[in-house]
Amino acid sequence: MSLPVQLWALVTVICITIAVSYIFKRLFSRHGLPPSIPWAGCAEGKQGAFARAKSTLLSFFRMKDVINDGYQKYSKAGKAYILPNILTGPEVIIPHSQMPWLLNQPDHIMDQNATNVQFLAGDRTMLHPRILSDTVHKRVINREMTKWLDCYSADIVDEITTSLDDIWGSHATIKPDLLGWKAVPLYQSLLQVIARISNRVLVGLPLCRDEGYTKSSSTFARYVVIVATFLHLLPPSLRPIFAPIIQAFDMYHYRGIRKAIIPVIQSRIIEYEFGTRPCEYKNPDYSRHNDYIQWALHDAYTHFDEESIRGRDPEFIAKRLTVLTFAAIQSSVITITNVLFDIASSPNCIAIQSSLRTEVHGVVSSRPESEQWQRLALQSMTRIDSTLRESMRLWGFLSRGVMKMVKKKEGITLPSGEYIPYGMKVGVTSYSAQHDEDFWHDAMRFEPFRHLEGDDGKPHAMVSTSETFMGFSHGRHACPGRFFASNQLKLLLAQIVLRFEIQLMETRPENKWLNNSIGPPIFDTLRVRQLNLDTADNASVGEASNELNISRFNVLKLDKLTEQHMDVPGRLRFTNV
Ligand code: HEM
Repeated sequence: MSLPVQLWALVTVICITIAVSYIFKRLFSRHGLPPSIPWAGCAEGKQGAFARAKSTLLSFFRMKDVINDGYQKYSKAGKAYILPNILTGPEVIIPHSQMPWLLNQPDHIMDQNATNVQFLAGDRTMLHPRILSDTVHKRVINREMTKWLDCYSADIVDEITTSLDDIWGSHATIKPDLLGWKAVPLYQSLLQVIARISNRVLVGLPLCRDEGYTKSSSTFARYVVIVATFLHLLPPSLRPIFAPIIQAFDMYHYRGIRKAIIPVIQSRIIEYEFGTRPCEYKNPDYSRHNDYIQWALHDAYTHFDEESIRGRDPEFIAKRLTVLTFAAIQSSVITITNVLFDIASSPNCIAIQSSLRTEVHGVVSSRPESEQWQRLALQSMTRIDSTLRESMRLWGFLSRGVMKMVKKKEGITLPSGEYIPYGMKVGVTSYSAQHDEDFWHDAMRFEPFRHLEGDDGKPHAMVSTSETFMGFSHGRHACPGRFFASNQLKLLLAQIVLRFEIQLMETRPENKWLNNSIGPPIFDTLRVRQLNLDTADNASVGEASNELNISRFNVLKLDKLTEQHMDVPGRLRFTNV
């Protein structure tokens, strides 16, 4: 009887010893980085072990302050600095001028994918250690998903309109007030909308409207980063023991996805291998199936390398699909939540909506119905595009822009001469570049249409990354899903402004930092009101709704509006539009 107790005591002591030595290393080690590179977040002249430990602790909840400190003290002076990170270890942040050097490094010397795998604890959270590093996702996204954008834009629009109607509109359970306004829980409701739209493309009807399936895929997507955070807090040697407990909830949702999707994959494989049209996947008839399973099988049966052959296993296809759904849903819901809060809390809230509505109406009304929501039409919606890009500039969900892990065994030398050992990370932060007054006039302000005319006088589209806009990262490893994301988000924002009015908010709810991730407000509501599309054409609905809003402001909000918002009393000045 006493033996198990002693055994438990021994196990506890071993675990505590491992944990303490892990914390000690996390807080006090220099990780082989040269003392000539200063640590951000340390007081002037203090670079000792305790000062570094303090800034490492700060990095968990106050990463923004640590980044600002490093950027102002060192980057602006053209020097590298070390950004502590309590979860994934310190990163060397090089000055902006060294970016071309960073972007030019080949993957076998400095690997961006390895940073992403580490950040997401991808060997565990991504269902199989190879899923993030295999190149299949990129291939499928580039060759199929992006190429066929126009083929499924009508499906996306259908899913947007039905899901908005179900979740915000006439079928929603949320009751409007006497003036028709509803307070919608923004992030939560958009998570459902985006899960439906993304799944409409990835798995099609009827699964994309199956509540159990969309709940599992959106919940899995939502918790990956949280699970990864907890895993990082564990010493690596204890992860095999505790990781299954931490991951249990996410794995439960993966099993929900798997149960629904495996039979579909199996029947498609049978159709391919024994069907009457065996060549279907080699010369795909995209009118029959145009979804992720089709693309994945096409890729698996037309390539013969190890990772493609792995892709013929239904279990593996289900895992890759789940991971792709994570990449598509979570990033898109964050982006659309941020942009709607930005519009709502801008002093030009009503004017911005009117301007967007007029643009969308102008673009679609000048085209035949079959082309109204196609890629070319979306390219003309430059104000919609610029609004999304501007919100991403302010609230990109990762503070890092390009971050690469040193893969060369002998380490590397920075252009400024410092030696960086194997396994360390070197890069730039997007947060600093995107909020720098030297790059962006009035950088902290939401100016939705600023990208219509960039520094070079040309419009800068949401998908075009640069050294000062890294919302999708930049360079060879910039997000391959950005063309799909931009398409989906532009369609969604366009439909929202056509169908709903957004009520002005006095203050924007705050985004929250957790380590180097920046989350949108997830518990706040947005007040929206359905527009009556039948009463007038869309442009005049836009104008009428402004008048309507102004008169309602007179009743409800006039005391909150200040002189700067008015041309004449009670009439909003439509500036910056
Ligand atoms: C607004 C929406 C999106 C944003 C803001 C976004 C952002 C990003 C960023 C910043 C990265 C680089 C991560 C890093 O290496 O540090 C990335 C990578 C990636 N994204 Fe997206 N993404 C979005 C939508 C999507 C969608 C819809 C898909 C798929 C359909 C997708 C698939 C991927 C994949 C596969 C990678 C890894 C690329 C690689 O390892 O080279 N993303 N995304």
